Amino acid sequence: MEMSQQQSNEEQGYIKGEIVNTIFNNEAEHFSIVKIKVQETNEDFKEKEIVAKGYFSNLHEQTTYYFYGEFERHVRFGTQYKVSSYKTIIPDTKDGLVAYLSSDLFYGIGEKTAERIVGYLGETAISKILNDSNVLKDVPGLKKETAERLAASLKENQGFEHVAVYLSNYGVGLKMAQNVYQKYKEEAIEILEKDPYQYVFDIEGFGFRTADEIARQNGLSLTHPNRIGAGCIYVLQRSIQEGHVFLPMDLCVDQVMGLLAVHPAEQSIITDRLEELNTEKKLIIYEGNVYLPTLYYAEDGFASNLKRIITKPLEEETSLAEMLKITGQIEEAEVLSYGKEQFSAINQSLHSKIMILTGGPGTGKTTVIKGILKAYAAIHQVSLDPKDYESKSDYPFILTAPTGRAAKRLNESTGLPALTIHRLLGWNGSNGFDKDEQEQLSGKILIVDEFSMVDIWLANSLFKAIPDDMQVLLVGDEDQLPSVGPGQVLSDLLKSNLLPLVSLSEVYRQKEGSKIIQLAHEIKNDTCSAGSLANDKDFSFIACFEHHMIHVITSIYKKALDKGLDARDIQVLAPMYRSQAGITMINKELQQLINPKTKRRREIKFNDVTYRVGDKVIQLVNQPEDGVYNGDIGEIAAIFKEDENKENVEQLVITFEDREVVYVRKDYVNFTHAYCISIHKSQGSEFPIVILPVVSTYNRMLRKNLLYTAITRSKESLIICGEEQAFLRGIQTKDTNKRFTSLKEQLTERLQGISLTEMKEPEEQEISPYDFM
Ligand SMILES: Nc1ncnc2c1ncn2[C@@H]1O[C@H](COP(=O)(O)OP(=O)(O)OP(=O)(O)O)[C@@H](O)[C@H]1O
Repeated sequence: MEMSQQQSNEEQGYIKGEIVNTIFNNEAEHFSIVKIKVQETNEDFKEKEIVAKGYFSNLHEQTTYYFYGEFERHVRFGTQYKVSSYKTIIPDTKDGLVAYLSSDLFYGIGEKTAERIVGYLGETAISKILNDSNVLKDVPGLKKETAERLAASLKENQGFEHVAVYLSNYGVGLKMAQNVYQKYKEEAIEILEKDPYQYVFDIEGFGFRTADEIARQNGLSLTHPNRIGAGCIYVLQRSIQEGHVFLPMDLCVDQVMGLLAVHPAEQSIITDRLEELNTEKKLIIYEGNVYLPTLYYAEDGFASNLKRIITKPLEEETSLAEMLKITGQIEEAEVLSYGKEQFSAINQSLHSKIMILTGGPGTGKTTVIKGILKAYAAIHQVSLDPKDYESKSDYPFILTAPTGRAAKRLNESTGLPALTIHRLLGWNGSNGFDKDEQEQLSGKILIVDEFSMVDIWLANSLFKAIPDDMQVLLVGDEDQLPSVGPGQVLSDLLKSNLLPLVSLSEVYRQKEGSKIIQLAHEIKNDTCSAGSLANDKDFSFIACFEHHMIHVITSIYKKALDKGLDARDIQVLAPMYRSQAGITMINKELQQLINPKTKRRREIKFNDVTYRVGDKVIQLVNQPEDGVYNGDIGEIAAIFKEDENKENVEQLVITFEDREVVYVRKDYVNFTHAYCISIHKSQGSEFPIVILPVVSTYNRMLRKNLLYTAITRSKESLIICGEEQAFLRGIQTKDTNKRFTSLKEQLTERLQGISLTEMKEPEEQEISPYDFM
């Protein structure tokens, strides 16, 4: 497999040549474009010079390389050589070697030192040093540090090229080779030959099929334990994307058999290997279900922390009479009268260690949260104003939500500080959270909004950090989409029927004449029909087919802008990226309408998408070090060219609500256009005006909880455009994608016999708050 120094790879096309100069270099991505003086080639190419481009590490001018690759015709730049791997040619003459060692590849070595090294070690100096760097010790007058640095740089340069050439034989490109080399350094090839599957788990984006192909070529048998083991783990990892916490044994075995094309007669190879992996603690088999350890322990940890908190009783109880008096005073101050469910929610949450509050839009969840906070403050005679506390840790109220926008909304509606869960727990990247079982949160009452979006990992991290004596209120809408990450924590808690629960069903906002809320509740209660789609003050349905969708959406936008509405208040939500009426297409057209190309506005191209200053964009991943989170929406504020900043790299600046974040090219994948965003990404956010395209080509995406989530994002106005039948079919289609989770069972097992749902409610309605006023 391995190729000797200076030998070209016969099957691959190559150009041997010296680098004349560098035309372009992006350091962050290790991407360069260079001009080469051709010395030799097996390609059909007669010119003396060629421009080559590729992902290089440490390429140097005046150095000769073998470049392996293929020609590419560029409309503007003509013929270029697209390099897929390369290696330095180490000179084999004394003069050549001296020039090579004294080049700027090796820091601190001048011509004189190079001459001494070559004089002492001869023409094979490089391979001698690579073999054993101790040979440098005897070179007269060579400082120890210089010798060490030389050996290390040689190893690094040679090492990377070696790995790149090796991987290119399997069609793995230079960019991936960089990732591999960064992770394993000189051990890369050894690991690959021993167990290529390790790459799949350690290196993001390294495909299972590629590893399998390498294994095959290295002679690993189809039933090799590494292959079967990797197949098992890979299948479990893949299942996380569908939200599963485990896979039932049979299904897991079936999927591994499918992936590895193992004959059903040999099924026992898989079941045996699963048992072994269980013994090695690489996965966990519990009651016939197969888990990745992180997920098993997340469920286990969440359940045991929940038990720990809920079984520690409240220090003092407030009498019903006292509660009625206090809520009566709040009602008077707020000029409203709590409904029966609302009063029950306030009363019960203040009498429970952990309680769940659910309800659709406009049922008064926020009103109740405010009531709880005020009632708590009145009962305990504490201030709600953070300024009245000497230190942050004395403040008794913690308000949090899984996304930045949801936290901001909670802050705006209550007037109190609210943080994302990540920020509350002090996310510090790969090391996890600052707050945990050792250093818990300080406060008396914790309110978590939008709890349906919290996955089992985050729920576990949050509950670890909750001290025994804290009261917890989990607020959510169970009809919305489940969390993007694994698990369905809210729905499992509700199914377990173990925790005190108040469901708000009476709609208050509808009384103010909102068709949006009415529609949401009709969908929730399965009573929505064609008649429900009649136009109203805040709602319209525009019938159109897929091929007219773009035109319809842009017309709505134009009209809105003509009326003087702010484009930022309008949000298009769609279920999928592809299709004529998909997110990608809608974004492209809306960008052209709202933020068109002009001479003065800078733009760059990335993966075939043009980003322009002024574009509306959405963050796709959590980037806690910069304070931006998945789902945050911002605007491109500036684009800087390489020579315009001291880092010498292209930079793109996005302004989010309260901060500016600088991105370099390798991070551009972390955002995308946001004129239209996916319904999944819109969870936890609200927008004044929502445009919702619904066509039958969205097909299997059209589900009740998806459409319900989309509709409930709109605050003032909702415009659905598309096919009525597709919409009506969608809201009748329940999500049948069952998530495999075992939280309900874990909780039942732990909390059996402990009475937690006991209600302390007024005995019917004979007494009312007014009786106490
Ligand atoms: N008991 C009540 N009497 C009168 N108005 C009420 C009552 N409860 C809630 N409202 C009003 O109904 C509207 C919706 O209430 P609120 O915002 O608390 O609901 P929500 O469930 O948080 O809604 P969403 O999830 O849509 O934000 C508000 O304008 C609120 O003032």
